[in-house]
Amino acid sequence: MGEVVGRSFVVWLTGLSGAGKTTVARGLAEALRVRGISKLEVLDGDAVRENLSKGLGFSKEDRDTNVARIAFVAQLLARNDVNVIVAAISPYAEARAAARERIGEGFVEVHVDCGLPELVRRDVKGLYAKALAGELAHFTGVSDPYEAPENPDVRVSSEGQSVEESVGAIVAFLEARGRL
Ligand SMILES: Nc1ncnc2c1ncn2[C@@H]1O[C@H](COP(=O)(O)OS(=O)(=O)O)[C@@H](OP(=O)(O)O)[C@H]1O
Ligand SMILES: Nc1ncnc2c1ncn2[C@@H]1O[C@H](COP(=O)(O)OP(=O)(O)O)[C@@H](O)[C@H]1O
Repeated sequence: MGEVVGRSFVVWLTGLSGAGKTTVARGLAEALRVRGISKLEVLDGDAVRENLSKGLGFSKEDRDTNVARIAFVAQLLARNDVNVIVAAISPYAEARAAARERIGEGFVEVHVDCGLPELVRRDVKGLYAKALAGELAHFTGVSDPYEAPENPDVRVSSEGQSVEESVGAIVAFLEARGRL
């Protein structure tokens, strides 16, 4: 499959809906641009599903297909020295492990953590209320599984940390790995 050989990285944000993946992705992109990283793409779940994965649903098979497509594109970009930030629920550990295998050393798994009570309180898109009322089948964390990473490269929490602190932790990891 051909791993990425250069110094580029793929920061892969995984976590429940509303946990803060998009918010942290944007903050991280901004922080990296300030540091002079201009070759950078963000692959966000919502945009991917409108384009690359249009028509896919939320069965395990469709989610795995979605995650595999994102990993494929991330690898294409990274091997051309474009750094990538992925923000997708990516609930299944096996699919994330396959992404890591495809991308190689530059893959950085970040768990964006947040407890269910806080997610229900935020309910940014109103989906938790629907899922809890039994009106939304296969909703991650309520009526569908989320396999939290046991050993992520970085774990951040949108309950215990500010966006800036989460971004700082990811930047520090990239520095320690010699990617920045
Ligand atoms: N059933 C169900 N389960 C989870 N999420 C749902 C569902 N239906 C719609 N949505 C919306 O889709 C967004 C998640 O898409 P992803 O591509 O990141 O999911 S996955 O990685 O393929 O599992 C997710 O966006 P985020 O809130 O940004 O995570 C939701 O807004
Ligand atoms: N420390 C934090 N980190 C990230 N998001 C936070 C934090 N504190 C509050 N939030 C809020 O939580 C929500 C997360 O939404 P979003 O980034 O779209 O999540 P996701 O992409 O995981 O669905 C936003 O409204 C954001 O402002």
